[in-house]
Amino acid sequence: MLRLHKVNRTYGHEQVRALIDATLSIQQGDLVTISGPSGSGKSTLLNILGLLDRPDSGAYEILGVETGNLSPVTLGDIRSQLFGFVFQAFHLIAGRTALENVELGMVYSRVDRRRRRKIAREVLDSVGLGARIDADTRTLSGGEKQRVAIARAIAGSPRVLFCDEPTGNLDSVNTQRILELIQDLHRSGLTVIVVTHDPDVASLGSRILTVADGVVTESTAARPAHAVLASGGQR
Ligand SMILES: Nc1ncnc2c1ncn2[C@@H]1O[C@H](COP(=O)(O)OP(=O)(O)OP(=O)(O)O)[C@@H](O)[C@H]1O
Repeated sequence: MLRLHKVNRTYGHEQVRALIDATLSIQQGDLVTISGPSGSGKSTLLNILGLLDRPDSGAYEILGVETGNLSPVTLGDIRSQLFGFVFQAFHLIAGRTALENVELGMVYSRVDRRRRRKIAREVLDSVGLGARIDADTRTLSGGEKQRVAIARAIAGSPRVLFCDEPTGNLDSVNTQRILELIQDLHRSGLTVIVVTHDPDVASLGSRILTVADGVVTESTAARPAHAVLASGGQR
């Protein structure tokens, strides 16, 4: 579904080689975790895979289409139609309700206003926030805020959900709940890519990638039994 071939990304006049010859393929239905030390290149890899950034060299194919020569407008269309994003800092609009935040995430889709509202209600319900849809997001807990962010990310029915440190601002109880939600989405067929510095989160991947000094490697280590069970026994 997503294929990188010898992708490089360097920042600031060759000073920092954030990604070096990254080559990997991600299949539909994978739950990929990307971990590694701070500054190793995890977010750079996620940003390139999510079309938020472009490589300096190398090839990136999405569903068999090479993206290197596509215009920014086309890349934006692909990103909004195929991808959803969740970030550590939630990035919700303060002073707006949970429902409005999810609806606003669909404003650039071709869905009309009434249907946007219906979908927003449904996805908020599906992440367990049905009773809080009219709450100002400033009044929500960290875990609830991240649920709104996940609802917003899945409202457009993406094929791939990208999560950059989705539990980085959460306590252990909320971390567990958000991880269960992400695993549920994966079980329902969504391809999920999670950047994390947390080894427990990394171990949940059906594919476990590690980045060190810009070099991406895949671990073949078997997942612990509890992680396999938690994800419904999928490999
Ligand atoms: N816009 C930028 N300009 C210059 N250097 C950058 C830029 N973005 C990232 N870098 C550098 O590229 C390297 C990889 O950064 P990246 O954010 O991908 O790492 P990371 O593994 O996600 O780190 P962290 O876990 O701390 O978020 C780091 O050395 C970082 O300082």
